[in-house]
Amino acid sequence: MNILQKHKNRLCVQAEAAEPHQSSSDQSGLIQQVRSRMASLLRPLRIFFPARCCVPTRFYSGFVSRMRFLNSLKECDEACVAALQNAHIFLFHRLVPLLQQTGRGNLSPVFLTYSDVQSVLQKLGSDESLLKESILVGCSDQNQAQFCLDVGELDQAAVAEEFKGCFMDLRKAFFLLNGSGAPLVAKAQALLRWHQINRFCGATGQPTQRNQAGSQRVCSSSSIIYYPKMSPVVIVLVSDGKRCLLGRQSSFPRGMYSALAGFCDMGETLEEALCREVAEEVGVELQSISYSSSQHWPFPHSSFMLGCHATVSPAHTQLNVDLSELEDARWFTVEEISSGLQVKTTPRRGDPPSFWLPPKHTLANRLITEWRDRQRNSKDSMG
Ligand SMILES: NC(=O)c1ccc[n+]([C@@H]2O[C@H](COP(=O)([O-])OP(=O)(O)OC[C@H]3O[C@@H](n4cnc5c(N)ncnc54)[C@H](O)[C@@H]3O)[C@@H](O)[C@H]2O)c1
Ligand SMILES: [Mg+2]
Repeated sequence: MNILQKHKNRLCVQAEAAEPHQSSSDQSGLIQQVRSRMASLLRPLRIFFPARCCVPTRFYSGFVSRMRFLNSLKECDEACVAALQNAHIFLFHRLVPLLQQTGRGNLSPVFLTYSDVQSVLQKLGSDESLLKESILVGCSDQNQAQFCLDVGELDQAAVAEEFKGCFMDLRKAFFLLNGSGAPLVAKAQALLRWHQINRFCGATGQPTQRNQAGSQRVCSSSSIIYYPKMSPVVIVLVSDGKRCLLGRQSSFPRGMYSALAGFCDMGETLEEALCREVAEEVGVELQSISYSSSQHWPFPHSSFMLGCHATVSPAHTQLNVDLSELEDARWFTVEEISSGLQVKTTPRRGDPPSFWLPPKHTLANRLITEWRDRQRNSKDSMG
């Protein structure tokens, strides 16, 4: 147990002891004491609680504390301004992220301090008030708030040079980003884009104002509060027990097949959307559905992908592909899938056409890998 944890635990016991038994004035005295002790303990961690904002008087696990901390920043502009001054900030230029190579050969965002960004803004002749445009994205495992900022008004090459990074289109960079970097950059880009296209109220045409965290925008004239939007998308790996069903759109890279996917219609359940999409695209009826997992997907914009496995009856596997949606759809054996999963790089122009699958980081890859593993396990258990 580290020193901070020990202090936290002691404060926790004090705060909890105060709650049920002491008079309210004793309690507020103790809470004040806890507040200032906590502030001094958290200062080295660069987490600040302004006096006006609510300070939690109980301590929880690291995860719970982080979630409550983030939530407090969304609710309190002052706390958010204070957190920004001690945060990790990563940059975009007109929605293109600033990235750098990591030791392991992949990419990560360039994390900067407030003063790093402040001094470069000054050097490049920009008003440092631009920093207030930063948007809260998350909190690291080390309790460091993470913000993103779009510096699209500055010279892109000059910013890249100052921070020894490179601005790279997210479509090209996404699969090269490290495991924690990919969802973080995707989320940041989605939030920045949402702010860019929601500057005006759809009802009144008046400008909307964001809160400091960037978790909402409000129209003061209509009082409508706008929250960042995602489009729900279903994705499904259909199996007939021995084979799985994959399709490809003409826009996919050559040779790549993926699980069937589609946007949900208004009012649909997850199950209804899955059954409709599969019926529309390949003309088969699903028998059973089981949920696997989900993913935020940045392309073309923000989608909330819900991934499922489904079965069809082996007697009803005849496909009737809607060629206006898909170029091809086929059943694949587990051996074909295993070899498709071995292909690690996108085939280059001129390479012979080969079958390959969406890379890791994609929910399609996760569903296909889960299916392959289950098929292998059931083969093994049957001897
Ligand atoms: N992460 C993954 O593993 C993975 C795998 C496959 C597909 N996807 C994503 O799933 C998404 C949906 O797949 P699809 O293209 O087969 O969908 P789809 O089959 O629903 O067809 C796309 C069409 O749906 C319509 N549409 C309805 N609502 C829409 C909305 N909110 N936004 C955009 N278009 C809408 C448009 O006409 C569009 O051309 C794509 O964005 C794709 O990038 C992700
Ligand atoms: Mg589709």
